[in-house]
Amino acid sequence: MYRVLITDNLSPAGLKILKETPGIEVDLRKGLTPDEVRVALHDADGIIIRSETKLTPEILKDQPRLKAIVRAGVGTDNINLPAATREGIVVMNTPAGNTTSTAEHTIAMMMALSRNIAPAASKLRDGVWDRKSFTGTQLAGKTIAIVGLGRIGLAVARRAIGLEMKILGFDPFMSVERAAEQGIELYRDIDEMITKCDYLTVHTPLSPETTNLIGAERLAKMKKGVRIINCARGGIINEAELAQAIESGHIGGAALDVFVKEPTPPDNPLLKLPQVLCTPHLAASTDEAQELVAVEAAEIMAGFLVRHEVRHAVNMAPISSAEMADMRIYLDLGLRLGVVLSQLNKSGVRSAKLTFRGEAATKKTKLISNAFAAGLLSSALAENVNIVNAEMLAHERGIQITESLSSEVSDFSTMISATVYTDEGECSVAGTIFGRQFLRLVRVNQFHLDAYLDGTLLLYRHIDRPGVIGTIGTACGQHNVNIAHMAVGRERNEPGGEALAILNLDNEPSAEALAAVQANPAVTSVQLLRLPKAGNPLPWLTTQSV
Ligand SMILES: NC(=O)c1ccc[n+]([C@@H]2O[C@H](COP(=O)([O-])OP(=O)(O)OC[C@H]3O[C@@H](n4cnc5c(N)ncnc54)[C@H](O)[C@@H]3O)[C@@H](O)[C@H]2O)c1
Ligand SMILES: O=C(O)CC[C@@H](O)C(=O)O
Repeated sequence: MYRVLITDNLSPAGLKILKETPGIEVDLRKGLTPDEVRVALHDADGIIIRSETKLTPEILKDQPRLKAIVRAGVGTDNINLPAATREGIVVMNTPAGNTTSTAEHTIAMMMALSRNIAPAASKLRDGVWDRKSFTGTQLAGKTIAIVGLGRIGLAVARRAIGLEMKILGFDPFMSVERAAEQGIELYRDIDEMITKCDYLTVHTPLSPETTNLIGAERLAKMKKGVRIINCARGGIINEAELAQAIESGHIGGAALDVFVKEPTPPDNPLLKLPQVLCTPHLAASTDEAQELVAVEAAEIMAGFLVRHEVRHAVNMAPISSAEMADMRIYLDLGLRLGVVLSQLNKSGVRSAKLTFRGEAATKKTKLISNAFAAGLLSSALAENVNIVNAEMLAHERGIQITESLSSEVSDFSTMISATVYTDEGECSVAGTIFGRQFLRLVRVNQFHLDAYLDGTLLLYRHIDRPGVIGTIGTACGQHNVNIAHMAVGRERNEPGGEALAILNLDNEPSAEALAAVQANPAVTSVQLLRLPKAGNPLPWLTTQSV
């Protein structure tokens, strides 16, 4: 059974999907302290969160069971992504489910701010009929500047056009033509744009580039009386400097749904200003958005755990279940070639090169290289190495992995060759797939052969002369070691030279059995390799079972 921990409010429709998925059990625990989340994760394969649970490096460290985090929503800034990637945990989100609700909230905030809805309603509730203090401003004919023209920014633009506003936009990843098609005048310079607007709204992620994007200097450049809206992330607009600009009378007011610290402390000066309208991170809190993101989050988690598909991942490439079905055998091959090379080479690996030939060259080779890297690092690192973190861990160790593709079909219709370059020289292997399901090791350095790529492999180099194979077979038999398959490769495929034999064994040989093989005068070296059993349940994801 896969266990999914849920620590924030999730709409019942999402819970229902998870509960009805065979093989998944739900552990719903809200209001946990950070340390309680850490402990609860020891028994979880996946966790679904919204914005309240913070997944810090301390919480994510040493969680060998945890494979996936799904954020029911857009922003993943409450998850430490480098830490999740380092621990080999896939992070996925539900990017589109709350776009409309968040855009509507942005427009609602802009309108409420312009017409003083909140203070007027509050005064009326106190019994005061005040029509003089709350004269507002009309939106039609005004100019709104939108920073960040992604899903929500564009949805806000469409609605603002309906309100007869003029739309300016700034987004380094948007073309002038595409913006113009949406009725947006795109600026390449944010500083120029902000001097021209009556309203400014931000819709970017919170990143090092967008933190304090709007601070004292830019606020000062804006027209007097501009109103500012933030329904994206606290910290994009500097809170203290915004409060000062409003108090000074330069900025006309602000509508804020998000804060640097959430819940924001009651002494946040912005909360005290009458020109500021605040909501407690409510933009996505509609029945519709919550149902959409909960259903999508549940489907993403179930798809990942049960069908091994990766949707909307923010720290690895996505794979559909159909692609996964097609790629799985290749990922397995890449992983196993990496494991073979990691065990053949005891000295430091500096770099590795993969060559994909024939059908292999048509696959998502980057993922196969990551699986190879996971296998390569598996015996060296104590931590769980998998397709998510292998590239990062290899990079941190200065190991560069390069790829080359060749559509040429050599002896096999599909083949992956892998070479590692170590302090002592280089070592290379090649593998192929028979019948779309059987993995074979078809070359070790200069020796071409055909060995199974699973379980226990006994490799011995020897002088190719009559009787050697028979004596080794007898030695194995005398020590109760059953040989499932045997492959021999000869140098230049000629008799009398050096040869490499690989025995696929049904059971682990004892030290005495290995000594008996080594005792043969024709044998020059003996080595045992341990590979995952055939059909490793998640060979692409984890090397824990190696
Ligand atoms: N308040 C809420 O409840 C709520 C709900 C949903 C989303 N959000 C937040 O809204 C924001 C936008 O969400 P989205 O779904 O539109 O994301 P998105 O990824 O579709 O769009 C983000 C846009 O920002 C642009 N961008 C990135 N860096 C930029 C920069 N330095 N300057 C200008 N543009 C930049 C990107 O190119 C992209 O087009 C996110 O921060 C998200 O977390 C908040
Ligand atoms: O979970 C929520 O309600 C907030 C979601 C929102 O911040 C998001 O980034 O999607």
